[in-house]
Amino acid sequence: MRSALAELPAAQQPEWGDASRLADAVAELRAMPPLVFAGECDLLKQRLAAVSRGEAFLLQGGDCAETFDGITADNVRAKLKTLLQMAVVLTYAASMPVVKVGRLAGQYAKPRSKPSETRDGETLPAFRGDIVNGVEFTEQARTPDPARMVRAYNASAAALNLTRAFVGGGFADLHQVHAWNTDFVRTSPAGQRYERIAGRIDQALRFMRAIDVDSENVRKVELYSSHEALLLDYETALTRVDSRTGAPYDVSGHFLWVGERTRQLDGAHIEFASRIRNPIGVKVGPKTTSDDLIALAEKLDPEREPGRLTFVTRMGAEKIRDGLPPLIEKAMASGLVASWVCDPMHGNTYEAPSGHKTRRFDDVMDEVRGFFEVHRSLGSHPGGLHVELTGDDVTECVGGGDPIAEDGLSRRYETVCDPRLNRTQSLELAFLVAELLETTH
Ligand SMILES: O=C[C@H](O)[C@H](O)COP(=O)(O)O
Ligand SMILES: C=C(OP(=O)(O)O)C(=O)O
Ligand SMILES: [Mn+2]
Repeated sequence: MRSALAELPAAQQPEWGDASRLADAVAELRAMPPLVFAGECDLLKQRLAAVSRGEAFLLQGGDCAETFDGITADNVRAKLKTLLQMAVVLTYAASMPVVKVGRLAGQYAKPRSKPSETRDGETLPAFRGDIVNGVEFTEQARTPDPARMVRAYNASAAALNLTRAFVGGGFADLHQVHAWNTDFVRTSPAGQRYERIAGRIDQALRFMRAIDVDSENVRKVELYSSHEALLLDYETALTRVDSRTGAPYDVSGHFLWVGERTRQLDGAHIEFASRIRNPIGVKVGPKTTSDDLIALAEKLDPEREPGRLTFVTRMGAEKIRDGLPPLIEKAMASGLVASWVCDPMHGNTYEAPSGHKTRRFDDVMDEVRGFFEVHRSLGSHPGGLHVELTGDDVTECVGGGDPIAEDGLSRRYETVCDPRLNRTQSLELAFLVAELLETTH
């Protein structure tokens, strides 16, 4: 499929240099087994169809950029734990199923604002994610290396294997996850504000226990993988024809999205996404016109298949209240069946005086509020949240109930790309959204 796309402009691709190393890596990837199965992608599509009908909520979250070194049991466990904790709070508050999707097991490729980076007079290629080059500022590390795609495949397999084991093997038990939330509320200053809502979840769980509601759903969860479909050599090498249906699926992840910088209607990324049968997303920034949106939907989902298409809006707190309504109105008038999800991260990035890329927790929350307000006023469904987060106590975003100041960012600034909400900030976001849902139901 890569060759079929070769005629089209493809933004944000590395210059690999060595053609034979590239051919070797692609051949190796082509021979690898799928990371996910097409039937799982179809099941996720069904779940997302419920989101588009207003009957479910999507929680999508994880790192901006995963790293090969980050695939440790502790790291993956902490991230999953945070996602599951958020999901319980949101399920209760929304009174609907929460579809859980990680930005994990494949989120290794990054689009950049600039192709190169200069430090102390030296200019090197920008870091494009572990799947392309290394973050270290040396010529060797920054030289794109196709063999990294095979490492990314293996790292994704390891992360997915661990994730499947965790969520299927008792770690996701609802009572256990709620106990973690109770702990957060009881023991952290930031959590205390949410005692009331945590108490109500507690009551609901006790009631379920008393009447002996126990099902697989209490002990296990479905958790799907997702990443940006950015690096076309990788994604096309992992696209396979499904033996059941004869249709192509990108088996590198369940859900793939096209980013803000690569969603050109006539570009290779949109063409690629239109050809695979996975559920797909498109990021929608403040410059998107309603005509762009309709054209994207026509190209990506001409059949209007429920669950196929998700728009992930990332307008910025200041723009969402004016920017989002015309898009939704036109989509509604055109009868689109897409889901609408809010990414409150990517429109709110700024540089702190220390030089760290950061985001204010209050801006993130304000964009989420704007998202709910707009949907409520138009009668459309605020379908979910897409966030960059980690389960660790990093200091990358400022603010929150256990506040991080701009001059405290360097204490534990570990991201290799964008600033993530830490564990406390992520849980707070879930509780604040829960409060919002309670008042707007
Ligand atoms: O998520 C990713 C970033 O927003 C994107 O890679 C751009 O980052 P940059 O402006 O640091 O290049
Ligand atoms: C690059 C990203 O987002 P966007 O395409 O919306 O800028 C991202 O999700 O990390
Ligand atoms: Mn990002």
